[in-house]
Parts: sequence; C-alpha cells; structure tokens
Amino acid sequence: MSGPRPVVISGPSGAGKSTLLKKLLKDYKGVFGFSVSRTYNYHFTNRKAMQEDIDKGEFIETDEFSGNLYGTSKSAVQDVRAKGLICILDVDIAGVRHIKETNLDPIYISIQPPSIEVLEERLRGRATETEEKIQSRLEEARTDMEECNEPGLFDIVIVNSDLDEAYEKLQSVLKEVSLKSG
Ligand SMILES: Nc1ncnc2c1ncn2[C@@H]1O[C@H](COP(=O)(O)OP(=O)(O)OP(=O)(O)O)[C@@H](O)[C@H]1O
Repeated sequence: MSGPRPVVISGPSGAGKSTLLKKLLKDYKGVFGFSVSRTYNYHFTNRKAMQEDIDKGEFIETDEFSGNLYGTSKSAVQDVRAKGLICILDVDIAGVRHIKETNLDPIYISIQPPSIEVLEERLRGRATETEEKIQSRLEEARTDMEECNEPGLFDIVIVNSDLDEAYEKLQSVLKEVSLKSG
C-alpha cells in the first residue's frame, strides 16, 4: 500500500489531543486527512447493509446515536492514504485495540496528562462538561493512564506537560516515521 501510514492518537479526555492536533493541522496544511464517517439511518436496508459490513470487520469503530449508526470504515482510511495524506484517527483505547486487529498498520501515539490532578484541572478549566461527566472521564482516565504503558500497545507515549515540548515531540515522532514516507 503506497502513501503515508495513518496515525492513531489516543489518550484520556482532557489530555490535550485536540489542542495538539489543531496546531499540527495549522502548521502542516494539506498533509493530514480525516476519514469520513459513514452514516446509516434507521432505514432498514441501509442499516442491514452496514450491520453486514460491521460483521465482516469492515469498520474500525461504530457508534449509535438517535437510531443512527455511525462508523469509520477501513476503506475510508485507505482512501485518505491513497490520496497521499496522513489519516488521523482519534480513538479511545478500545478503538486502539480494535485497529490492532486490522491491516491498517498505523503509528500509535498516546497523549497523556502529567497526572490525574492536572487532568482534572484541565477538564474543569475547559468548562465543557457537567460534574457527572468530569467524574466519569476521570474514572476512564485512570484506566487509560495505566493501560497506555502496556508493552506493544503504543509506539510512543507523549506526556503533555508543557504544550510546546509535547508538540515538539509529536512533530519529531511524525517526521521520523510518517511525514517522510508520503
Ligand atoms: N500542555 C497543556 N498545558 C495546559 N493546558 C493544556 C495543555 N494542553 C491542553 N490544555 C488545555 O486542556 C484542556 C483539554 O485539552 P483538549 O480539549 O485538547 O483535550 P482532548 O484530549 O482533546 O479532550 P477530548 O478527548 O475530551 O476532546 C483544554 O482547555 C486545553 O486548552
């Protein structure tokens, strides 16, 4: 498969994934791409077709919302790659494990907060979540912070303490493994 390898970005909510990705997209315009999610509504035949594709393992992630099924298919990721763009996949750790079972061969990067306390501050500072949501995110973060060090799961774990330093690291990892291969 020609084209640059996709990049998986994972890590707890509030660790700084969007902040880092935003900088990356601004500094490297036209280098990155996102796979377009396919949406199937409640219409029976569409939904059935999507379910069949899910059963065949064609999707790397799916979600259901208001009776609609959403998903990112493997072919959508390959389409981005075929265009010579680095496909960014922002997924949770379950998504990482799922992608490992495919032949997509991405680079796996985990973005971690320096500590759970700092993460909590950032989540509160962002002021986008209810208290209940903050608590459930912190709970999920504890698991994520442990699992990210599992041998072989991520190619690199970047601790986002100082934003500029974390961004430098992210760029250098991408330059080493992906930015050059397009
Ligand atoms: N290095 C940093 N130092 C201080 N604040 C930071 C740093 N990185 C990100 N932040 C701030 O922390 C908050 C959470 O960051 P961000 O929204 O990028 O997280 P995220 O990982 O994308 O979360 P989600 O998965 O919920 O989208 C934001 O308000 C952001 O401005």
